[in-house]
Amino acid sequence: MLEVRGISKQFGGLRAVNDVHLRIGEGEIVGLIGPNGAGKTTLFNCIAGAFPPTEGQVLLEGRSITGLKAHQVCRAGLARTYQIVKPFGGLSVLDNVVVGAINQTHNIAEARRIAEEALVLTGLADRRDVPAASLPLPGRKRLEISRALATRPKVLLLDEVMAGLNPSEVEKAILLIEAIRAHGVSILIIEHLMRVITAVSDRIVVMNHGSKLAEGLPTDVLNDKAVIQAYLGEDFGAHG
Ligand SMILES: Nc1ncnc2c1ncn2[C@@H]1O[C@H](COP(=O)(O)OP(=O)(O)OP(=O)(O)O)[C@@H](O)[C@H]1O
Repeated sequence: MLEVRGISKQFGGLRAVNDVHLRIGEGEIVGLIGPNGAGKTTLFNCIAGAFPPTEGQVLLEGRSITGLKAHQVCRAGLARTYQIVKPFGGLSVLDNVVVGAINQTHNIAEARRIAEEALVLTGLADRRDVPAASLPLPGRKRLEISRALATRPKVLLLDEVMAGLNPSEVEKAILLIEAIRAHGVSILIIEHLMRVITAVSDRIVVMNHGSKLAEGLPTDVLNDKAVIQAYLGEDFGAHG
């Protein structure tokens, strides 16, 4: 579904991402973890068209989307959320999501129907008429996911959608991610909460200093000595 081939990104003298390869199959959830500054968000930005990679290719369903602008990548079927959630505060929840749907259709009635469907999936349907600015943080995170879903993605990139949520909100967000996958969407998720990564991921990719440090099944990756040393810490096995 999504294939990243040898992506690198250079910022001046800093190689933020270095020759990363990864694949995500249909309906698969891949967790992307690593220390702060490892290059995870930069990799997302290269995939989603925020800026072009310095080297490498991104393929969506076998077609190159490398170097396309963000709205073109979105139209091709890849959507993302941002770490910092920025809804149009004055618009209603529904209208914020309609803005996402307009990327796929210029028929307003159709966009509204797609937006309403997304809000049902994310559990925000009963808040559709309130101003987006009035939503508390968990609601704003759901709104961000709704906007991405309204673009009808085949692949969804989630960037720390659980940050700032309390434990019961996190459990609900895990169920939401599973529900999105059940709709056939492939997901690449950056998340620091290991509870979340182990719950949702079919596979985990670990980045460190811009490069891929490890990849595999959650149980294998979380017991990998190099991963424990670089990211999880020696206490993880005992307490994680
Ligand atoms: N636009 C940019 N210009 C210059 N340097 C950048 C830019 N974006 C990121 N960097 C640098 O690239 C490196 C990787 O950053 P990145 O945000 O991708 O890491 P990350 O793994 O997502 O970290 P975190 O978990 O803290 O979000 C960092 O050293 C960062 O300072």
